[in-house]
Amino acid sequence: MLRSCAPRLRTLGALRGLTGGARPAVGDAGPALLIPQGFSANGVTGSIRLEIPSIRDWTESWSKEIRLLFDQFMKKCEDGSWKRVPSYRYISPQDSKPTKEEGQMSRARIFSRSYDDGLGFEFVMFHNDVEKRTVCFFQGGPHLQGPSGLLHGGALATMIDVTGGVTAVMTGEFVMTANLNINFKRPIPLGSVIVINSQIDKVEGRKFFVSCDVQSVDEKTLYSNATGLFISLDPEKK
Ligand SMILES: CCCCCCCCCCCC(=O)SCCNC(=O)CCNC(=O)[C@H](O)C(C)(C)COP(=O)(O)OP(=O)(O)OC[C@H]1O[C@@H](n2cnc3c(N)ncnc32)[C@H](O)[C@@H]1OP(=O)(O)O
Repeated sequence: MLRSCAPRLRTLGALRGLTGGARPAVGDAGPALLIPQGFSANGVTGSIRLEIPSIRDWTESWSKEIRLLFDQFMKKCEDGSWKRVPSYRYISPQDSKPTKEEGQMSRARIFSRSYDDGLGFEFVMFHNDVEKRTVCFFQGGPHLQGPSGLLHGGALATMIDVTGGVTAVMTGEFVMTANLNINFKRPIPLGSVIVINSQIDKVEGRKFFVSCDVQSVDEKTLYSNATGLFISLDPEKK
């Protein structure tokens, strides 16, 4: 299915030097990086648009807590030890042949970036190359409710998947999630800010073994922990 994207998506490796640096000025939508070559997924050719973080992150929806964490880590980016991970928005089927499905597919959005500001997945990630780890600050909006007043487990699973996937992708390989195991230990209040720490424990060939923990900002509550297996696509398998 997605195998044909493997060699082309290796260009993701170029991302590793792209992030960090100062926050764009107010009103700056931020530059965007379109991975140059398209890829095929389910017969649709598209591209992933990666946006250098923009002022979007500073909408009213962000609590003081997540802004503070954002500022702290932007400071850490100044010496190059941490890099801010680019955002990514949507797959554009601009090269696809006209088909009945095209109309629907042209509306494709990356799931974790598909909600209006503040309603869904509000997050920012930073990556440390040396430590091979990623930290994600996540604030789940009101449309991610599960049990009343609490974050839906699937929403958390999405964020664990994305954070773990990014941790592997930042090594320069494009990966797919093969396995995720999550222990949900404590419920997460909807709208609260949580910290997802993800690291690569082991790499075996194309297999990236990643672990994650999900904590409150004060680190007093361990909400969840998880392990994941991410596999880079084999260019030999078409
Ligand atoms: C900057 C931001 C950018 C962007 C950041 C992007 C972040 C992405 C986050 C979201 C990611 C997703 O949602 S991904 C969508 C959900 N996932 C999927 O749809 C994946 C569906 N599955 C697949 O397409 C395939 O199974 C693959 C690609 C995962 C693997 O297929 P394959 O390439 O043919 O691999 P295969 O030869 O079978 O296996 C290779 C090795 O892995 C092992 N293996 C394979 N599957 C498993 C498994 N489930 N559990 C254990 N082990 C496994 C095999 O035993 C073998 O071990 P050995 O014999 O070598 O020892």
